[in-house]
Amino acid sequence: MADARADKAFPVSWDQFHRDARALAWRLAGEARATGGFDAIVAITRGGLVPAAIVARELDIRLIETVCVASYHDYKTQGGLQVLKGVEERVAKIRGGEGAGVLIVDDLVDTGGTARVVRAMLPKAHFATVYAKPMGRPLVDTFVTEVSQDTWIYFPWDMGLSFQPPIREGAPG
Ligand SMILES: O=P(O)(O)OC[C@H]1O[C@H](OP(=O)(O)OP(=O)(O)O)[C@H](O)[C@@H]1O
Ligand SMILES: Nc1nc2[nH]cnc2c(=O)[nH]1
Ligand SMILES: [Mg+2]
Repeated sequence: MADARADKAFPVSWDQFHRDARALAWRLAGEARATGGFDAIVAITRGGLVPAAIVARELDIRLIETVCVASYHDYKTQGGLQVLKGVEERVAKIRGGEGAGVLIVDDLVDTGGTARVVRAMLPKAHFATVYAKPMGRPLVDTFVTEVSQDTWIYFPWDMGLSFQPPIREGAPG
């Protein structure tokens, strides 16, 4: 759920994220073998920058571009979707255009709103995310882990270490 009703928590550590992004790269390596490889990655900022770096390293892709989209302006609250920067012309022209040979990477799909807008820019591109929720899943070609729609994913770059009170203090009765 893309709002405050997302009440289950799925916290992801750096280790876990690295493992999951590598698992995505393994799947994409298979896809690349079957379809002639990827000439470039388009990372959807900002969340897509982190998995894009890991996938680029694993698949040895050196041409990296961005599409800059903002939709969640406050924590758990989806505002109007803004495209701050579209696709660079050079990437849009690869293999005749429309995204052929291009890999789009984001950290997750939730409602699918962001994916829908970016897919429209590069309809022939391969769209990959690390995590997917059911509403957005049909828009993704390759992902690693599905979580329920009412789960909020907490990424390591949004979290810090903090003191946890002993379980007994918060336990009922
Ligand atoms: O499927 P949707 O409902 O569109 O949600 C998914 C998008 O939301 C988050 O980005 P956000 O807009 O929060 O910006 P950020 O990547 O800069 O954190 C996430 O990184 C995805 O890009
Ligand atoms: N961090 C984070 N950003 C999101 N944007 C849309 N859904 C989510 C989510 O579950 N976690
Ligand atoms: Mg994002």
